[in-house]
Amino acid sequence: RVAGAAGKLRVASVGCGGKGWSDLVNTAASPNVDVVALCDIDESKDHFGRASEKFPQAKRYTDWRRLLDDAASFDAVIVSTPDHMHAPISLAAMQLKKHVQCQKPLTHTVHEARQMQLAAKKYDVVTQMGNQIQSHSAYRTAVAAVHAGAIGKVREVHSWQGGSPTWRLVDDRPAGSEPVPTTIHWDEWLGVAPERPYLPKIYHAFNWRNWLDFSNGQLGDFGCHILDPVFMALKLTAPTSIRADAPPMNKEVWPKSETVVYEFPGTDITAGKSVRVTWYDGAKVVPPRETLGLPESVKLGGAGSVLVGEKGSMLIPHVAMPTHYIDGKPAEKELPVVEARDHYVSWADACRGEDKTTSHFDYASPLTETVLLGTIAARLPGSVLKWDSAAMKLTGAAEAQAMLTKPYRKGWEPTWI
Ligand SMILES: NC(=O)C1=CN([C@@H]2O[C@H](COP(=O)(O)OP(=O)(O)OC[C@H]3O[C@@H](n4cnc5c(N)ncnc54)[C@H](OP(=O)(O)O)[C@@H]3O)[C@@H](O)[C@H]2O)C=CC1
Ligand SMILES: O=C1CO[C@H](CO)[C@@H](O)[C@@H]1O
Repeated sequence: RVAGAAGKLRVASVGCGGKGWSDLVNTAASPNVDVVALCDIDESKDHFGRASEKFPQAKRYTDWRRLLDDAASFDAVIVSTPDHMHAPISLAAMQLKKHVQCQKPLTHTVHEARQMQLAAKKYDVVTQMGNQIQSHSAYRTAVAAVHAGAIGKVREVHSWQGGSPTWRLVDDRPAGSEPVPTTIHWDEWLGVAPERPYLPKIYHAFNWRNWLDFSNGQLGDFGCHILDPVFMALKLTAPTSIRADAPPMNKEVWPKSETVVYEFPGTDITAGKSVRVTWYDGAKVVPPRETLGLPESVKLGGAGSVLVGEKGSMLIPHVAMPTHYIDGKPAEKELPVVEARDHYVSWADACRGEDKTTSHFDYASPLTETVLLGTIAARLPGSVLKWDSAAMKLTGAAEAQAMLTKPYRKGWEPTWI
Protein backbone atom coordinates (compact mmCIF):
# COMPACT_ATOMS: atom_id res chain seq x y z
CA ARG A 1 0.00 0.00 0.00
CA VAL A 2 2.76 2.42 -0.93
CA ALA A 3 1.96 4.07 -4.21
CA GLY A 4 4.67 6.72 -4.50
CA ALA A 5 7.28 6.75 -7.25
CA ALA A 6 10.10 4.24 -6.67
CA GLY A 7 8.27 2.75 -3.68
CA LYS A 8 8.44 5.99 -1.69
CA LEU A 9 5.97 6.53 1.14
CA ARG A 10 3.73 9.53 0.41
CA VAL A 11 3.17 11.26 3.73
CA ALA A 12 0.55 13.82 4.77
CA SER A 13 0.98 15.81 7.99
CA VAL A 14 -1.93 17.14 10.04
CA GLY A 15 -0.88 19.75 12.60
CA CYS A 16 2.57 20.87 11.55
CA GLY A 17 3.19 23.91 13.76
CA GLY A 18 4.19 22.54 17.20
CA LYS A 19 5.43 19.02 17.83
CA GLY A 20 4.13 18.17 14.38
CA TRP A 21 7.02 20.13 12.92
CA SER A 22 9.58 17.75 14.42
CA ASP A 23 7.40 14.71 13.67
CA LEU A 24 7.32 15.79 10.04
CA VAL A 25 10.97 16.75 9.66
CA ASN A 26 12.22 13.64 11.45
CA THR A 27 10.04 11.38 9.31
CA ALA A 28 11.00 13.22 6.13
CA ALA A 29 14.66 12.56 6.99
CA SER A 30 14.11 9.17 5.37
CA PRO A 31 15.17 9.15 1.72
CA ASN A 32 12.14 6.92 1.13
CA VAL A 33 9.57 9.52 2.19
CA ASP A 34 7.86 12.16 0.07
CA VAL A 35 5.89 14.83 1.92
CA VAL A 36 2.91 15.31 -0.38
CA ALA A 37 0.36 17.13 1.81
CA LEU A 38 0.25 19.49 4.78
CA CYS A 39 -2.76 20.43 6.86
CA ASP A 40 -2.85 23.05 9.61
CA ILE A 41 -5.57 25.30 10.94
CA ASP A 42 -3.11 28.14 11.62
CA GLU A 43 -1.81 29.70 8.41
CA SER A 44 0.59 32.02 10.23
CA LYS A 45 4.35 32.05 9.64
CA ASP A 46 5.37 29.84 12.57
CA HIS A 47 2.78 27.16 11.93
CA PHE A 48 1.72 26.39 8.39
CA GLY A 49 4.18 28.89 6.94
CA ARG A 50 7.27 27.16 8.22
CA ALA A 51 6.19 23.72 6.97
CA SER A 52 5.08 24.92 3.57
CA GLU A 53 8.38 26.76 3.07
CA LYS A 54 10.29 23.56 3.78
CA PHE A 55 7.99 21.36 1.68
CA PRO A 56 6.85 23.70 -1.11
CA GLN A 57 5.72 20.81 -3.32
CA ALA A 58 3.19 19.61 -0.73
CA LYS A 59 -0.50 20.39 -1.28
CA ARG A 60 -1.96 22.61 1.48
CA TYR A 61 -5.17 22.05 3.43
CA THR A 62 -6.71 23.81 6.41
CA ASP A 63 -9.40 21.16 7.00
CA TRP A 64 -8.26 17.54 7.47
CA ARG A 65 -11.59 16.29 6.09
CA ARG A 66 -10.71 17.82 2.71
CA LEU A 67 -7.30 16.15 2.88
CA LEU A 68 -9.03 12.80 3.40
CA ASP A 69 -11.28 13.55 0.40
CA ASP A 70 -8.03 13.35 -1.61
CA ALA A 71 -7.16 9.97 -0.13
CA ALA A 72 -5.65 8.62 -3.34
CA SER A 73 -2.86 11.22 -3.11
CA PHE A 74 -1.11 9.85 0.03
CA ASP A 75 -0.28 6.57 1.78
CA ALA A 76 0.24 7.59 5.37
CA VAL A 77 -0.59 10.40 7.77
CA ILE A 78 1.10 12.01 10.77
CA VAL A 79 -1.43 13.35 13.31
CA SER A 80 0.11 15.97 15.62
CA THR A 81 -2.88 18.09 16.56
CA PRO A 82 -4.04 18.78 20.12
CA ASP A 83 -5.23 15.59 21.84
CA HIS A 84 -8.98 15.90 21.29
CA MET A 85 -8.51 15.53 17.53
CA HIS A 86 -6.12 12.54 17.51
CA ALA A 87 -8.75 9.81 17.31
CA PRO A 88 -11.27 11.49 15.00
CA ILE A 89 -8.55 12.14 12.38
CA SER A 90 -6.66 8.86 12.85
CA LEU A 91 -9.78 6.68 12.81
CA ALA A 92 -11.02 8.31 9.62
CA ALA A 93 -7.58 7.84 8.03
CA MET A 94 -7.36 4.19 9.04
CA GLN A 95 -10.81 3.60 7.60
CA LEU A 96 -9.27 4.75 4.30
CA LYS A 97 -6.44 2.22 4.87
CA LYS A 98 -3.84 4.89 5.60
CA HIS A 99 -0.90 4.12 7.88
CA VAL A 100 -0.89 6.38 10.93
CA GLN A 101 1.69 8.00 13.19
CA CYS A 102 -0.19 9.79 15.97
CA GLN A 103 1.03 11.89 18.86
CA LYS A 104 0.67 10.93 22.52
CA PRO A 105 -1.54 10.42 24.42
CA LEU A 106 -3.01 8.39 21.60
CA THR A 107 -6.53 9.63 22.34
CA HIS A 108 -8.70 11.85 24.51
CA THR A 109 -10.94 9.07 25.90
CA VAL A 110 -10.63 5.40 26.83
CA HIS A 111 -13.31 4.48 24.31
CA GLU A 112 -11.35 6.19 21.54
CA ALA A 113 -8.19 4.33 22.55
CA ARG A 114 -9.94 0.98 22.22
CA GLN A 115 -11.32 2.07 18.86
CA MET A 116 -7.83 2.95 17.62
CA GLN A 117 -6.57 -0.52 18.52
CA LEU A 118 -9.53 -2.20 16.80
CA ALA A 119 -9.20 -0.02 13.69
CA ALA A 120 -5.47 -0.67 13.27
CA LYS A 121 -6.18 -4.36 13.35
CA LYS A 122 -9.28 -4.28 11.16
CA TYR A 123 -7.68 -2.16 8.42
CA ASP A 124 -4.26 -3.82 8.81
CA VAL A 125 -2.32 -0.55 8.78
CA VAL A 126 1.08 0.30 10.25
CA THR A 127 0.79 2.46 13.34
CA GLN A 128 3.04 4.25 15.81
CA MET A 129 2.30 6.55 18.74
CA GLY A 130 4.62 9.54 19.05
CA ASN A 131 6.11 8.61 22.43
CA GLN A 132 9.52 8.85 20.80
CA ILE A 133 11.50 8.44 24.04
CA GLN A 134 10.60 4.76 23.90
CA SER A 135 13.14 4.50 21.09
CA HIS A 136 15.94 6.31 22.98
CA SER A 137 18.79 4.25 24.29
CA ALA A 138 17.90 5.21 27.88
CA TYR A 139 14.41 3.68 27.97
CA ARG A 140 15.44 0.69 25.85
CA THR A 141 18.34 0.00 28.21
CA ALA A 142 16.05 0.16 31.25
CA VAL A 143 13.47 -2.21 29.76
CA ALA A 144 16.09 -4.75 28.70
CA ALA A 145 17.77 -4.62 32.13
CA VAL A 146 14.52 -5.26 33.98
CA HIS A 147 13.75 -8.15 31.63
CA ALA A 148 17.23 -9.54 32.30
CA GLY A 149 16.53 -9.52 36.06
CA ALA A 150 18.87 -6.65 37.07
CA ILE A 151 16.70 -5.86 40.13
CA GLY A 152 14.88 -9.18 40.41
CA LYS A 153 11.11 -9.43 40.25
CA VAL A 154 9.49 -6.01 40.60
CA ARG A 155 7.44 -5.36 43.75
CA GLU A 156 6.19 -1.81 43.16
CA VAL A 157 6.75 1.27 41.02
CA HIS A 158 6.65 5.00 41.72
CA SER A 159 6.49 7.41 38.75
CA TRP A 160 6.33 11.18 38.91
CA GLN A 161 6.28 14.42 36.95
CA GLY A 162 7.28 17.29 39.23
CA GLY A 163 7.26 20.10 36.67
CA SER A 164 4.78 22.90 37.06
CA PRO A 165 2.06 22.96 34.43
CA THR A 166 3.05 26.07 32.47
CA TRP A 167 -0.21 25.88 30.53
CA ARG A 168 -2.23 26.68 33.65
CA LEU A 169 -2.89 30.34 32.75
CA VAL A 170 -6.39 30.51 34.27
CA ASP A 171 -8.34 28.50 36.85
CA ASP A 172 -11.68 28.66 35.07
CA ARG A 173 -13.20 29.62 31.73
CA PRO A 174 -12.72 33.35 31.12
CA ALA A 175 -15.70 35.41 30.00
CA GLY A 176 -15.80 37.21 26.67
CA SER A 177 -14.24 36.58 23.30
CA GLU A 178 -11.98 38.23 20.75
CA PRO A 179 -12.16 38.21 16.97
CA VAL A 180 -10.53 35.15 15.45
CA PRO A 181 -7.33 36.20 13.61
CA THR A 182 -7.72 35.79 9.86
CA THR A 183 -4.94 33.19 9.82
CA ILE A 184 -6.71 30.84 12.25
CA HIS A 185 -9.51 28.42 11.36
CA TRP A 186 -11.13 28.28 14.81
CA ASP A 187 -14.04 26.00 13.95
CA GLU A 188 -11.60 23.40 12.57
CA TRP A 189 -9.39 23.81 15.67
CA LEU A 190 -12.40 23.08 17.91
CA GLY A 191 -13.31 20.09 15.74
CA VAL A 192 -15.26 17.53 17.79
CA ALA A 193 -15.24 19.71 20.94
CA PRO A 194 -18.23 21.85 21.96
CA GLU A 195 -18.19 25.35 20.52
CA ARG A 196 -16.60 28.08 22.63
CA PRO A 197 -15.54 31.60 21.73
CA TYR A 198 -11.99 32.30 20.61
CA LEU A 199 -9.56 33.89 23.05
CA PRO A 200 -5.88 34.35 22.26
CA LYS A 201 -3.30 32.25 24.18
CA ILE A 202 -5.87 30.57 26.44
CA TYR A 203 -6.34 27.55 24.17
CA HIS A 204 -4.38 27.68 20.95
CA ALA A 205 -1.48 27.10 20.72
CA PHE A 206 -0.11 24.79 23.45
CA ASN A 207 -2.26 25.93 26.39
CA TRP A 208 -5.16 23.65 25.41
CA ARG A 209 -3.49 21.25 27.87
CA ASN A 210 -5.32 23.06 30.70
CA TRP A 211 -8.79 22.10 29.50
CA LEU A 212 -10.92 18.98 29.91
CA ASP A 213 -12.41 19.47 26.46
CA PHE A 214 -9.05 19.21 24.70
CA SER A 215 -6.61 17.37 26.95
CA ASN A 216 -6.05 15.19 30.01
CA GLY A 217 -3.85 17.48 32.12
CA GLN A 218 -0.40 16.61 33.40
CA LEU A 219 -0.95 12.83 33.65
CA GLY A 220 -2.39 12.83 30.12
CA ASP A 221 0.53 14.90 28.86
CA PHE A 222 3.36 12.88 30.41
CA GLY A 223 1.91 9.47 31.33
CA CYS A 224 2.54 7.98 27.88
CA HIS A 225 6.20 9.00 28.18
CA ILE A 226 7.03 8.29 31.82
CA LEU A 227 4.87 5.19 32.33
CA ASP A 228 5.98 3.76 28.98
CA PRO A 229 9.20 2.02 30.13
CA VAL A 230 7.31 0.80 33.22
CA PHE A 231 4.51 -0.63 31.11
CA MET A 232 6.94 -2.26 28.73
CA ALA A 233 9.41 -3.52 31.34
CA LEU A 234 6.71 -5.06 33.54
CA LYS A 235 4.70 -6.29 30.52
CA LEU A 236 1.59 -4.63 31.95
CA THR A 237 -1.73 -4.93 30.18
CA ALA A 238 -4.62 -3.21 31.99
CA PRO A 239 -5.07 -2.09 35.59
CA THR A 240 -7.77 -3.80 37.65
CA SER A 241 -8.25 -0.90 40.05
CA ILE A 242 -7.45 2.80 40.10
CA ARG A 243 -7.75 5.34 42.90
CA ALA A 244 -6.73 9.00 42.89
CA ASP A 245 -6.19 11.81 45.33
CA ALA A 246 -6.68 15.19 43.73
CA PRO A 247 -8.30 18.50 44.65
CA PRO A 248 -11.96 18.91 43.62
CA MET A 249 -12.31 19.98 39.99
CA ASN A 250 -14.54 22.55 38.30
CA LYS A 251 -15.28 20.49 35.13
CA GLU A 252 -13.29 22.93 32.97
CA VAL A 253 -9.60 22.66 33.92
CA TRP A 254 -7.37 19.82 35.13
CA PRO A 255 -5.99 19.82 38.69
CA LYS A 256 -2.55 21.26 39.49
CA SER A 257 -1.51 18.02 41.16
CA GLU A 258 -2.74 14.46 41.50
CA THR A 259 -1.68 11.06 42.86
CA VAL A 260 -3.04 7.95 41.17
CA VAL A 261 -2.62 4.43 42.54
CA TYR A 262 -2.99 1.64 39.97
CA GLU A 263 -3.16 -2.08 40.75
CA PHE A 264 -2.22 -4.38 37.87
CA PRO A 265 -2.31 -8.16 37.59
CA GLY A 266 1.16 -9.60 38.20
CA THR A 267 3.30 -10.79 35.26
CA ASP A 268 6.43 -12.95 34.93
CA ILE A 269 8.42 -9.77 35.73
CA THR A 270 6.61 -8.90 38.98
CA ALA A 271 6.95 -10.35 42.47
CA GLY A 272 3.33 -11.00 43.42
CA LYS A 273 -0.09 -11.74 42.02
CA SER A 274 -0.56 -8.01 41.60
CA VAL A 275 1.72 -5.00 41.33
CA ARG A 276 1.10 -1.43 42.42
CA VAL A 277 2.15 1.53 40.26
CA THR A 278 1.75 4.98 41.83
CA TRP A 279 1.79 8.17 39.76
CA TYR A 280 2.47 11.60 41.33
CA ASP A 281 2.36 14.99 39.62
CA GLY A 282 2.43 18.64 40.65
CA ALA A 283 5.09 21.33 40.97
CA LYS A 284 8.20 19.93 42.74
CA VAL A 285 6.38 16.70 43.64
CA VAL A 286 8.51 13.55 44.18
CA PRO A 287 7.55 10.13 45.59
CA PRO A 288 8.20 9.38 49.29
CA ARG A 289 11.91 8.47 49.46
CA GLU A 290 11.62 5.81 52.15
CA THR A 291 9.74 3.48 49.78
CA LEU A 292 12.33 3.59 47.00
CA GLY A 293 15.40 1.67 48.21
CA LEU A 294 17.80 4.34 46.89
CA PRO A 295 20.89 5.75 48.65
CA GLU A 296 20.29 9.18 50.21
CA SER A 297 22.76 10.76 47.80
CA VAL A 298 20.74 9.87 44.69
CA LYS A 299 18.80 12.87 43.38
CA LEU A 300 15.38 12.00 41.99
CA GLY A 301 15.21 14.75 39.39
CA GLY A 302 12.13 16.40 37.96
CA ALA A 303 10.43 13.35 36.49
CA GLY A 304 10.91 9.62 36.14
CA SER A 305 10.21 6.25 37.73
CA VAL A 306 11.70 4.07 40.44
CA LEU A 307 11.12 0.34 40.13
CA VAL A 308 11.53 -1.46 43.46
CA GLY A 309 12.55 -5.08 42.94
CA GLU A 310 13.35 -8.09 45.12
CA LYS A 311 17.09 -7.62 44.53
CA GLY A 312 17.33 -3.84 44.22
CA SER A 313 15.87 -0.64 42.78
CA MET A 314 16.17 1.03 39.39
CA LEU A 315 15.86 4.75 38.78
CA ILE A 316 14.68 5.60 35.26
CA PRO A 317 14.93 9.39 34.96
CA HIS A 318 12.68 10.89 32.28
CA VAL A 319 15.03 10.89 29.26
CA ALA A 320 18.31 9.84 30.89
CA MET A 321 20.15 6.57 31.39
CA PRO A 322 18.82 4.32 34.17
CA THR A 323 20.89 3.53 37.24
CA HIS A 324 20.38 0.64 39.64
CA TYR A 325 21.09 -0.04 43.27
CA ILE A 326 21.51 -3.30 45.18
CA ASP A 327 21.10 -3.32 48.98
CA GLY A 328 20.77 0.46 48.93
CA LYS A 329 24.17 0.95 47.18
CA PRO A 330 25.06 1.64 43.54
CA ALA A 331 25.25 -1.72 41.74
CA GLU A 332 28.76 -2.83 40.78
CA LYS A 333 27.77 -4.15 37.37
CA GLU A 334 26.87 -1.57 34.74
CA LEU A 335 23.71 -2.10 32.73
CA PRO A 336 24.33 -3.26 29.15
CA VAL A 337 23.50 -0.32 26.90
CA VAL A 338 20.87 -0.95 24.23
CA GLU A 339 21.18 1.21 21.12
CA ALA A 340 18.53 3.73 20.11
CA ARG A 341 16.11 3.20 17.24
CA ASP A 342 14.74 5.92 14.97
CA HIS A 343 11.14 6.23 16.11
CA TYR A 344 10.07 8.20 13.03
CA VAL A 345 11.97 6.58 10.18
CA SER A 346 11.21 3.10 11.55
CA TRP A 347 7.51 3.91 11.15
CA ALA A 348 8.07 5.04 7.56
CA ASP A 349 10.16 1.93 6.88
CA ALA A 350 7.48 -0.27 8.48
CA CYS A 351 4.85 1.29 6.22
CA ARG A 352 7.05 0.18 3.32
CA GLY A 353 7.30 -3.33 4.77
CA GLU A 354 10.93 -2.96 5.84
CA ASP A 355 10.73 -2.65 9.63
CA LYS A 356 8.34 -3.04 12.55
CA THR A 357 7.10 -0.34 14.91
CA THR A 358 7.32 -0.72 18.69
CA SER A 359 4.62 1.71 19.80
CA HIS A 360 2.00 0.30 17.41
CA PHE A 361 -1.58 0.72 18.60
CA ASP A 362 -1.72 -2.82 20.00
CA TYR A 363 0.77 -1.49 22.55
CA ALA A 364 -0.05 2.22 22.62
CA SER A 365 -3.81 1.83 23.10
CA PRO A 366 -3.60 -0.19 26.36
CA LEU A 367 -0.92 2.23 27.63
CA THR A 368 -3.15 5.20 26.76
CA GLU A 369 -6.20 3.52 28.32
CA THR A 370 -4.21 3.13 31.54
CA VAL A 371 -3.19 6.78 31.55
CA LEU A 372 -6.72 7.98 30.82
CA LEU A 373 -8.26 5.71 33.47
CA GLY A 374 -6.01 7.59 35.89
CA THR A 375 -7.43 10.88 34.70
CA ILE A 376 -10.98 9.57 35.25
CA ALA A 377 -9.96 8.60 38.80
CA ALA A 378 -8.64 12.15 39.29
CA ARG A 379 -12.09 13.46 38.35
CA LEU A 380 -13.56 11.15 41.04
CA PRO A 381 -11.04 11.53 43.87
CA GLY A 382 -11.21 8.95 46.66
CA SER A 383 -13.30 6.42 44.71
CA VAL A 384 -11.78 2.97 44.19
CA LEU A 385 -12.58 2.31 40.53
CA LYS A 386 -12.64 -1.29 39.31
CA TRP A 387 -11.79 -1.87 35.66
CA ASP A 388 -12.89 -4.86 33.61
CA SER A 389 -10.90 -4.27 30.46
CA ALA A 390 -12.41 -7.08 28.37
CA ALA A 391 -15.95 -5.86 29.07
CA MET A 392 -14.89 -2.18 29.18
CA LYS A 393 -16.76 -1.71 32.47
CA LEU A 394 -15.61 0.88 35.00
CA THR A 395 -17.37 0.66 38.36
CA GLY A 396 -16.92 2.19 41.81
CA ALA A 397 -18.57 5.58 41.22
CA ALA A 398 -21.86 6.37 39.55
CA GLU A 399 -20.32 8.62 36.86
CA ALA A 400 -17.30 6.44 36.08
CA GLN A 401 -18.65 4.42 33.14
CA ALA A 402 -19.93 7.54 31.35
CA MET A 403 -16.45 9.11 31.60
CA LEU A 404 -15.00 6.45 29.30
CA THR A 405 -16.36 8.58 26.47
CA LYS A 406 -17.69 12.12 25.89
CA PRO A 407 -20.26 13.98 23.79
CA TYR A 408 -19.15 14.95 20.25
CA ARG A 409 -20.16 18.12 18.48
CA LYS A 410 -23.05 17.63 16.08
CA GLY A 411 -21.76 17.06 12.59
CA TRP A 412 -18.31 16.05 13.85
CA GLU A 413 -19.15 12.61 15.31
CA PRO A 414 -16.46 10.06 14.44
CA THR A 415 -17.44 6.91 12.57
CA TRP A 416 -16.75 4.11 15.04
CA ILE A 417 -15.44 0.67 14.16
N1 LIG B 1 6.10 13.44 21.89
C1 LIG B 1 6.45 14.60 22.40
O1 LIG B 1 7.54 14.76 22.92
C2 LIG B 1 5.50 15.74 22.32
C3 LIG B 1 4.22 15.51 21.97
N2 LIG B 1 3.32 16.52 21.88
C4 LIG B 1 1.97 16.19 21.44
O2 LIG B 1 1.82 16.77 20.13
C5 LIG B 1 0.48 17.21 19.95
C6 LIG B 1 0.51 18.69 19.56
O3 LIG B 1 1.00 19.42 20.66
P1 LIG B 1 1.70 20.83 20.45
O4 LIG B 1 2.49 20.78 19.21
O5 LIG B 1 2.35 21.21 21.70
O6 LIG B 1 0.41 21.73 20.24
P2 LIG B 1 0.32 23.14 19.52
O7 LIG B 1 -1.00 23.68 19.90
O8 LIG B 1 1.54 23.95 19.78
O9 LIG B 1 0.41 22.75 18.00
C7 LIG B 1 -0.57 21.92 17.39
C8 LIG B 1 -0.50 22.07 15.88
O10 LIG B 1 -1.62 21.42 15.27
C9 LIG B 1 -2.33 22.38 14.51
N3 LIG B 1 -3.72 22.01 14.58
C10 LIG B 1 -4.56 22.10 15.61
N4 LIG B 1 -5.76 21.56 15.30
C11 LIG B 1 -5.67 21.15 14.02
C12 LIG B 1 -6.55 20.51 13.13
N5 LIG B 1 -7.79 20.17 13.48
N6 LIG B 1 -6.14 20.27 11.87
C13 LIG B 1 -4.88 20.60 11.49
N7 LIG B 1 -3.98 21.19 12.31
C14 LIG B 1 -4.37 21.45 13.55
C15 LIG B 1 -2.02 23.66 15.20
O11 LIG B 1 -2.33 24.71 14.52
P3 LIG B 1 -2.44 25.97 15.42
O12 LIG B 1 -1.05 26.52 15.41
O13 LIG B 1 -3.45 26.82 14.81
O14 LIG B 1 -2.84 25.40 16.79
C16 LIG B 1 -0.54 23.51 15.47
O15 LIG B 1 0.21 23.75 14.31
C17 LIG B 1 -0.23 16.93 21.26
O16 LIG B 1 -0.93 15.73 21.17
C18 LIG B 1 0.88 16.80 22.28
O17 LIG B 1 0.52 15.95 23.35
C19 LIG B 1 3.69 17.81 22.12
C20 LIG B 1 4.97 18.12 22.48
C21 LIG B 1 5.98 17.10 22.59
O1 LIG C 1 7.63 15.61 26.02
C1 LIG C 1 6.94 16.61 26.07
C2 LIG C 1 7.51 17.91 26.45
O2 LIG C 1 6.58 18.77 27.05
C3 LIG C 1 5.35 18.90 26.38
C4 LIG C 1 4.54 19.97 27.06
O3 LIG C 1 4.20 19.68 28.35
C5 LIG C 1 4.67 17.54 26.34
O4 LIG C 1 3.46 17.61 25.66
C6 LIG C 1 5.55 16.60 25.63
O5 LIG C 1 5.01 15.32 25.58
